[in-house]
Amino acid sequence: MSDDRLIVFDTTLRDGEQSPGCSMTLEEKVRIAKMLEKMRVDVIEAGFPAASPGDFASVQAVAKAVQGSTICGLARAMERDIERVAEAIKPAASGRIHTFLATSPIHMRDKLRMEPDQVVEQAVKAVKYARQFTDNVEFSPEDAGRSEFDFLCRVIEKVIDAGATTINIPDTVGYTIPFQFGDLIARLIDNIPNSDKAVFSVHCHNDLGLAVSNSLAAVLSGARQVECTINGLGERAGNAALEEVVMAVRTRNDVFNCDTNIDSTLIVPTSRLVSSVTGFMVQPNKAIVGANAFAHESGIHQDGVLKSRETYEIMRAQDVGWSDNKIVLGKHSGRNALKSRLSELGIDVESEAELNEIFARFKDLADLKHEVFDEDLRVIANESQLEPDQARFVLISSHVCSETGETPEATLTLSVDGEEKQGKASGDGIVDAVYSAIKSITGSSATLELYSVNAVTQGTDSQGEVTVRLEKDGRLFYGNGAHTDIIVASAKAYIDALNKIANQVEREHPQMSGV
Ligand SMILES: CC(=O)SCCNC(=O)CCNC(=O)[C@H](O)C(C)(C)COP(=O)(O)OP(=O)(O)OC[C@H]1O[C@@H](n2cnc3c(N)ncnc32)[C@H](O)[C@@H]1OP(=O)(O)O
Ligand SMILES: CC(C)C(=O)C(=O)O
Repeated sequence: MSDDRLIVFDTTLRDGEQSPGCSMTLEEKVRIAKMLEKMRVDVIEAGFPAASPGDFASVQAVAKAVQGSTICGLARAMERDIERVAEAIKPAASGRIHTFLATSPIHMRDKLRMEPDQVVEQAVKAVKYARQFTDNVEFSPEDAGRSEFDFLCRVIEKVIDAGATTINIPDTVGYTIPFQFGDLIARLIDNIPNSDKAVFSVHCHNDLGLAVSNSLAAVLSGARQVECTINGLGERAGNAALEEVVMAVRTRNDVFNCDTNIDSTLIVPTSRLVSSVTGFMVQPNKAIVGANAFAHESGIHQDGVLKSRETYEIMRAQDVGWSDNKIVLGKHSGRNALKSRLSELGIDVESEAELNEIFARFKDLADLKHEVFDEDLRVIANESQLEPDQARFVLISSHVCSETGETPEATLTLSVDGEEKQGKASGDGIVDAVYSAIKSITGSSATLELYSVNAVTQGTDSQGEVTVRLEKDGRLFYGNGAHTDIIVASAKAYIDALNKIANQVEREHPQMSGV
C-alpha cells in the first residue's frame, strides 16, 4: 500500500453497537453497511459473530449484501470465535478476521488471569488459526495504551511472524494523551524489526474526549489505518468519529500528507441514517455533522462569510453533504445579512431608511425568539409597507385578563391621530374582548368577516400571524399582524385593517375620516 493512503476501518456496527441502548436489527445493519460501502469505507467491522446467533446472522447478511468493502468480524483469541467469524464472512468478496487479546498488566492479571508468556502463546496461536481461513488477519493487543512497551513489542513481533497483516493498537480505555500516543506508534514502528510487514492501525476511545486527537497523532507517526465510527458512537464515551478524522486529514493535507478514499459528500446522509436508526441524536455543535457546523449567527461572521466564505469556513458545507452553509438570522445578526436574505426572498429594499425600519422590527422580533425564519421576514417586510404617517391607529399597549369561569376582559391603549386613548371591554373570548375594546376606542362600524391565525414557524416561540377581513360599506379590507404574543398579533391585525379603511375613505372622501 502506498504511504499516502489512509485506510478507513468503520466499526459502527461492532463497537458502535456496544454503545448502551444502541442495538441495531439485521436489516438496519445491512442498510448502514450499504451506505458505508457507497461512501467507500475500506473495511466494515460488521459485528462479533460469536456473541449471538443474531450477531452472526447480521455479519453474514452484511457479507452477502456488500461487495465493495472488506467485511470484518471480531473474535476473541480462541478457535470457536475465529471459526464463527470465518463462517460469517464467507460470502464476502473480501473478508478479514480480527482477533484480539489484552496485553496490559491489569487486563492480563485481573481479567484474563494469564501470565504474559501465556498471552504471547495464545495470541500467536489465534493468528495462525485465523490464517487458515484467510490471509487478511488483524490482531489487536487490547489495552495497548496501558501496556508495557517492551512486552507490547514482543507480542506484536510474534503475531506478525505468525501472519497478522494489520496490527491495531487500541487505546481501549481512552487513557493516552495525543503526544504520548503518537510517540508510542512511532516507537513501535521503529523498534519492532518486522513492523514493515504489517499495516499499523489505531482504535481510540473517547473517555477523555481525545479519540480523534490521538488517532491523528498516530497518523502523523505512521499509522495507516484508523478505526472509527459514524458520529463517534461506541462503548462508553465512544470511538473516534469517522467524519472528524476524514475531514481533518483532508482539510489539513499539508500536515498529514495522506488521504482516505472516502466520498465525503456522503458523510452527512450517513450520519443522519445512523442517528435515525440508533435514536442517538447528534448534538448541534458537533463538528462536521452537527446542525450548527456550517451555520453562522453573529453579524460580523455573517458579513465576513457573505463577502468571502473562507473568512469563517475551513471546509465547504457541500463537501460533507450539506446542501449549503447557513446564515441564521437572530439577535446577533447585522444589516448586511438581513439585506442579503431579503434579496434572496425576492423582497426589494428600496432605501437605507426602509432597511433600517425592517431591521428595527427584525431586532425586536429576534429579542423575542431564537431564530428569525424566512416566513418571519416576509411578515416583517409586509408590515413595513404601510408608511407610519398613513397609520391613524397605533397599538400602544394591551392588558388582558382571562380566568376560568370569569368573562375575559381587555384594556387597550391606542394612539389615535397622535392622541392616546384607552378602552376597556369584555367578550366571549380574549380576542373578542380585545376587538370590542378597539371598537370602543375607534368607533368603527366595520364588521369582522374573517379571523385566522397561523404559526409562522415551528416551536412555541413561533410568531403567530393573524389575518382579519373587515367589511365596511360593502367593501372588504384585510389586515395582518404578527407577534410571538397571539393577542398582540390579533390586535395588530385588526388595527391594520382599520388603518386601511381609514386611508381608503380619506383618499376617496378627503373630508371624511370615519372607519
Ligand atoms: C474492548 C472491546 O470492545 S472487546 C469486545 C467486546 N465485545 C463483546 O464482548 C461482544 C459481546 N460479548 C458477548 O456476547 C459475550 O461476552 C461472549 C459471548 C463473547 C462471551 O460470553 P461468555 O462466554 O459468557 O463469557 P463472559 O463474557 O462472561 O466473559 C468473557 C470471557 O472471555 C475471556 N476473554 C476476554 N477477552 C478474551 C480474548 N480476547 N481472548 C480470549 N478470551 C477472552 C474472559 O477472560 C472471560 O473468560 P472466563 O469466562 O474464563 O472468565
Ligand atoms: C477489540 C479492540 C479493538 C477494542 O475494541 C478495544 O480495545 O477497544
